[in-house]
Amino acid sequence: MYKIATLNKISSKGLERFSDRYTVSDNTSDAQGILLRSQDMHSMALPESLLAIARAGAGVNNIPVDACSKKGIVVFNTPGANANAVKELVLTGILMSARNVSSAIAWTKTLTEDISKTVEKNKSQFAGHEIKGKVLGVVGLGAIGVMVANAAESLGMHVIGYDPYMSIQSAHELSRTVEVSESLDLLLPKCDYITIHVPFMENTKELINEKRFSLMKDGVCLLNFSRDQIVSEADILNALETGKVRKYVTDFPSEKFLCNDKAICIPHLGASTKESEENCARMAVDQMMDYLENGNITNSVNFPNCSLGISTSMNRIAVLNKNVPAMLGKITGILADMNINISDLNNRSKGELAYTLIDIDSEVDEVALKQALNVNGIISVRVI
Ligand SMILES: NC(=O)c1ccc[n+]([C@@H]2O[C@H](COP(=O)([O-])OP(=O)(O)OC[C@H]3O[C@@H](n4cnc5c(N)ncnc54)[C@H](O)[C@@H]3O)[C@@H](O)[C@H]2O)c1
Ligand SMILES: O=C(O)[C@H](O)COP(=O)(O)O
Repeated sequence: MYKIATLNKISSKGLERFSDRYTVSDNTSDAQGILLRSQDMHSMALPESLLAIARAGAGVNNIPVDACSKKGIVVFNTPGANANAVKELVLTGILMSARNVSSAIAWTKTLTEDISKTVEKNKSQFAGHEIKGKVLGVVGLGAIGVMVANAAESLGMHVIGYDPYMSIQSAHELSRTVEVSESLDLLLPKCDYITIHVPFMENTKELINEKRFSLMKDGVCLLNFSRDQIVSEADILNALETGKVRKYVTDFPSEKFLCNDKAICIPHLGASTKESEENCARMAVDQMMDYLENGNITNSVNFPNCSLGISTSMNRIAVLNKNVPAMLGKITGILADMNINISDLNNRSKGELAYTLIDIDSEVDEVALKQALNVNGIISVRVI
């Protein structure tokens, strides 16, 4: 029996995929798996029993990934599963900003009498512009950035993208007519709208700062559906004050933006559609089950993808280890010393970490195996 703990509400379309070998609750003690969305896990004690964490979504900055790697906890996310939902809200944000929709609605709601006459007399204060022909800069051409770029182009915008680490898949999916910029600083001065779609990491912290604002056109509109810390709060507030930035559309409101007329604040709704929540939950649950039952890893952010398919051998050994020379030789040598015959093996690495799946056609003493494999470089050993 596997124990799964959920830290956020996860769509039933995902949870119903767990077989009767699983119990699901919000109790993390003794859990082998944790499923979550944006709940912050940084100050949470990780139970010794924990084998995997699945983030039903894209960003993993709410999870202590480095600590998990050290403890041999595999962290999954669900790449692309909520990208369409975010794309649609980004387009909404662009259009809301172009047509002054939120301030116009707020004004309309204050009207008490003679409404149609007052509307016709005063509507010109909210006249906007069309986005057709305007230039949109897309920073980060991953799952969301590519969808936003292609969709904005189809609405008549000229799109310039920037992503120094663009994947082959993104390059393949990106419309041929999207201009790709060599650097962020070359993109910024050309844009009427700039939308950010990079993960929050040490090197994207305050990526958009005073220096970057100084490169932008006066009256630019900035959209942030990625993470608040990617845009310096002090610098965006100053840019709104001076008029450098005409509108800031953010999915991550803070107190300072709520009282700012030039900020369009959305309560982190980018991924909050039925379809996206179901997609993310299904993917997260499937990845979690495949790891717990078969040891296979798909879409982990800390360990490599590695699979031996559905486990049909007598036993499967799963070894999480450091990616250092001679590890595979050490592992197979120890198995040979224990007179264990290997029927299949897969070994993959990612950065400083590696993973080895080994099918064996004999019984194995799990305690003795773990003792024998308790050598430098091995993080954890599991017999499935
Ligand atoms: N508002 C929401 O509800 C919502 C929903 C999904 C994702 N997000 C956020 O959006 C982020 C992106 O999501 P995604 O699904 O597109 O992820 P993704 O991994 O598919 O794409 C991220 C892209 O950013 C690029 N990148 C990394 N550093 C960069 C840099 N310094 N400059 C330019 N490009 C850089 C990467 O190469 C990658 O192509 C997530 O990490 C998350 O923080 C928010
Ligand atoms: O990174 C993500 O996937 C988004 O920020 C969505 O977060 P949520 O699942 O809490 O809506």
